[in-house]
Amino acid sequence: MAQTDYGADLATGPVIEAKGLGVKFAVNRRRKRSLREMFIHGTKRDPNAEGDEFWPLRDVSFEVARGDCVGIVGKNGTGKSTLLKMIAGVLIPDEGEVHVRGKVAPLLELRAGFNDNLTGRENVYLVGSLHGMSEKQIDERFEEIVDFAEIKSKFVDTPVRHYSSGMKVRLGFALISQLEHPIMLVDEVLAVGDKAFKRKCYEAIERMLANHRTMVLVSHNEGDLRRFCNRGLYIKGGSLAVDTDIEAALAAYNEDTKAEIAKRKKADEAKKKRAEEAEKKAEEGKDGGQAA
Ligand SMILES: Nc1ncnc2c1ncn2[C@@H]1O[C@H](COP(=O)(O)OP(=O)(O)OP(=O)(O)O)[C@@H](O)[C@H]1O
Repeated sequence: MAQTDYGADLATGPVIEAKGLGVKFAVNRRRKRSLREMFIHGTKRDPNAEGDEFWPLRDVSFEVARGDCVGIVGKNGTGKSTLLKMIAGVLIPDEGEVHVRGKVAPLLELRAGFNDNLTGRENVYLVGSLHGMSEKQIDERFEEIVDFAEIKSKFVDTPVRHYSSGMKVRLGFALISQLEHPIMLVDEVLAVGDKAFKRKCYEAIERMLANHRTMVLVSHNEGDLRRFCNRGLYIKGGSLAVDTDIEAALAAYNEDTKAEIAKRKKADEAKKKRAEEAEKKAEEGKDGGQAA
């Protein structure tokens, strides 16, 4: 398939450039939303709610060259998805800046933008056009999208509220994977569907990765990371701890995980020992009382 270039800077220079990137969240309050976020989630805010602020990510700087496939690794809740959302432009950073040269295909929340009351067909046209596909392009690819998603023909014109969650996600993946945007952001979506569908997703990603497209992948699956990525960013405690090749990033992450497990085990043992000693003392006290 001919690859269209949607504006990637084919000259030298990084396609993604993050400088001192940071974002803060309010624990109990909705944050400022970008237009796309508003489209996806609505505009409601709770003006009365207040809460403490925290920075899941701060002072994150890195560059991604064209053709790189970068894996982001780190513990749960360290800000990996948040980073991807800032690159995708669905989350506005509170500090620093991110420059993205070229259009982004966001394989993030695959059901984003879907309207439950519209049919599968209508949603494909709606979400496709949101991502910049023309009606003609969608017409040409419609059958392929539906076939890839394994949506039976009787469901194509049924409102997606009657779809299973798997069907919606498959349709989302099938649609976004049709985008020819030069940058792909992928968040855990490779866990989508059964084994056969997963294999199709892998093949689709491999096809997308051909032709020097750039990918940033968030995953906890080391096999996927090793399969696709040449570079690795390890996010630790809200900042970028390691920016290197994927093997070294995974090694640093695994080493920290091992050290943390050992520390927790030691703390648990110490706690257990203290409890046993306290129990023993209490028993001795009881015995002493009885003897007196
Ligand atoms: N809209 C939001 N408002 C408030 N806090 C948020 C919001 N989105 C994410 N967070 C918090 O920010 C932190 C980072 O979340 P994020 O989803 O980016 O982590 P992650 O590294 O992708 O986690 P996981 O590996 O579990 O997917 C978490 O503490 C999360 O609870």
